[in-house]
Amino acid sequence: MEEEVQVVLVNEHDEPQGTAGKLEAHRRGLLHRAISVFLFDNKGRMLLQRRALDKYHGGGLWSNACCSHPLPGEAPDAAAARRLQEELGISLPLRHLFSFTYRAEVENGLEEHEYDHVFAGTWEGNFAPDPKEVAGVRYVSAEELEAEIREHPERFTQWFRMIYEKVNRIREEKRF
Ligand SMILES: C=C(C)CCOP(=O)(O)OP(=O)(O)O
Ligand SMILES: [Mg+2]
Ligand SMILES: [Mn+2]
Repeated sequence: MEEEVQVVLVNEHDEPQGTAGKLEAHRRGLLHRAISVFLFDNKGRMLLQRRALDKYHGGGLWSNACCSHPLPGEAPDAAAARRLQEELGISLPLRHLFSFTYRAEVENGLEEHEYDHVFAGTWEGNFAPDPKEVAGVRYVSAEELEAEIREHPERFTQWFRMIYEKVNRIREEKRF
């Protein structure tokens, strides 16, 4: 199992309400702060990350480029930059797209209940993935992704399925 880190508990306005151990927050379904990063190549294909098989939940599932939780006192954009480096070995400018709150039962008796800050960026370079976090990465076109999610939704994380269409729409509108 992974070493215990603290997550930031928040209210529905993302105002900090204290901290809790990462596993405790997910066992008890406590609302906490999170970050999700979406990356694209220059052709507009979206990067997918396959989560390492022994992650505390969602092991082996495909998801957006990088997800995690800000540490106490750490700004969401700083957490996004830190985890891109830790999970994928990359560093790049990000833009904040939107934030949303969701609740989802995951596995191992755990529950995601997050105030999630969603970021996006463009990346064309190599990756140095941490095998403890990442089982693989690949780029997919919007059409390929749509077809794959239609045929095999169980291969993807729940939060990713909730927001990937909105992220693709914003990317097209803002042309980044
Ligand atoms: C932010 C979301 C949507 C889920 C948490 O991400 P992870 O489960 O990958 O968190 P870390 O273990 O990487 O911190
Ligand atoms: Mg992660
Ligand atoms: Mn979480």
